[in-house]
Amino acid sequence: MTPTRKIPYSIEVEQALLGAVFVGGEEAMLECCEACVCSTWFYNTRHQLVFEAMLALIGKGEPIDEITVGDKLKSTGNFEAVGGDATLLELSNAVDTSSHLPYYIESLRKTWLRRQLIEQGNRLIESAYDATKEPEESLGTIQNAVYALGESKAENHLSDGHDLARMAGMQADVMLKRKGEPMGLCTGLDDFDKMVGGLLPKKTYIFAARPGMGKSAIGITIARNLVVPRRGSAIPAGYLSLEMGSEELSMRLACNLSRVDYNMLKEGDLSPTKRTDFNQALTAIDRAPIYIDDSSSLTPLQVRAKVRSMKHRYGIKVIFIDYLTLMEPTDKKASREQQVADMSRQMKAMSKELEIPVAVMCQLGRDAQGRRPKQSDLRESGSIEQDADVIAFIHRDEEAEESESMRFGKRTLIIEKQRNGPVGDIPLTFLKPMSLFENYAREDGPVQEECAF
Ligand SMILES: Nc1ncnc2c1ncn2[C@@H]1O[C@H](COP(=O)(O)OP(=O)(O)OP(=O)(O)O)[C@@H](O)[C@H]1O
Repeated sequence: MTPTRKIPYSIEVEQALLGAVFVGGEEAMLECCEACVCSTWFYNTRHQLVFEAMLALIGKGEPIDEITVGDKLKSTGNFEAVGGDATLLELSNAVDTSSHLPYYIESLRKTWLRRQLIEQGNRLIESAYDATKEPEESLGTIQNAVYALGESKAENHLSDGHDLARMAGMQADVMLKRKGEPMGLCTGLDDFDKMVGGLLPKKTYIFAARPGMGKSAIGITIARNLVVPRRGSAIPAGYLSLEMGSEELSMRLACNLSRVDYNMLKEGDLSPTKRTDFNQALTAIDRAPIYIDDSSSLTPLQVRAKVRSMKHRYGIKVIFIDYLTLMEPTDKKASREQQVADMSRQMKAMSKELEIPVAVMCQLGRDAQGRRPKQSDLRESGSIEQDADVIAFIHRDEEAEESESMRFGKRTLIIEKQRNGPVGDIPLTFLKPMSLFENYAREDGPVQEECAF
């Protein structure tokens, strides 16, 4: 028989912490705030109420002592519930000094964390038994909850002048050493890398376009440039393709890398040189650190769980999501705007959590047709505009539309938003049957025919 186990908590530590705040007053309470102590960390409900009263007082800059805390509890109708003056007296006499407060805080956090782990463990067991739930959904939810628990230890985010000077100095050293080379991962699209500085960790990049403008192609091109670079070492990349299956994607990748026209391949009309190029591309892809997941219906939480696992298993340094609104909404009853806002927020949170750049493809509605797109075209949710660090529209202007051929088109990458740099237009060449974007040949010269190696 399993022995009955005691829920982890310590009334003595809770009393000592509250007692230390009574002794140390505002200063001690500020120390609690800095360590992100919340009332839910307390097991005892009375202690929760007392701590909430203390929080309310410090929030208004008012002093903290037995009288003020008692008055606050009376004003919220909780004075009797905590046990009145007797409890406040007991708490204020619990310790003589506030000097051990950091110890009480850490001890309180640990017992709270144990209770949370037990709760999440129980939830996991419950949802594993629940046949109405997809096990992946339960796993994603629990993974995120457990990750959030890991974040509960307050980190020091405060920097003084000394820290700031050191940080700016270090960044300047790196920039000077790079001699104008982008700080982030090079996409291979030179003007984009110059304007945006490549893809940086913890940043979200939106590539948005109307249907058929080349969203997937730009994702494939950048991913390919990273995993099979022209120079330097390969950068492991993840690709979540909610739209296209991995078979189609593998062919696009091979055509992109070998510069083989897919239509010629389909017609069985490939020169021996091109056949060799294609085979070489297959060899390069075979060794490339690219990880594609083509699950088609994932919620934002499941996306995060998958990408987290890609990072842990394969060490990916960047993730591509093709495309945002194909995700399954977490809350099916919420408005579309709220659903998309949740997707966008989760992608931003993921870039911060995993410390990698997140490149998100985004579909624009038909009403953006026939004109230059603008930020408000990301209308399904204003939060995409807000959350993204860089927003780039893939646009085909009127002139380009007229000169477009079956194989070849000109596109403008409109950098519409950049938090830390200029905005502007970047011309690109789109080689359609190769799913390939490249730097625009300004001289209108012939399309380069050689492959990437
Ligand atoms: N084999 C091919 N030959 C010629 N053009 C092609 C070929 N394959 C794709 N295209 C063109 O490339 C464009 C599609 O590229 P891509 O799939 O990258 O765009 P997208 O914006 O992701 O499209 P979607 O709306 O399907 O998400 C379309 O204009 C399509 O006509």
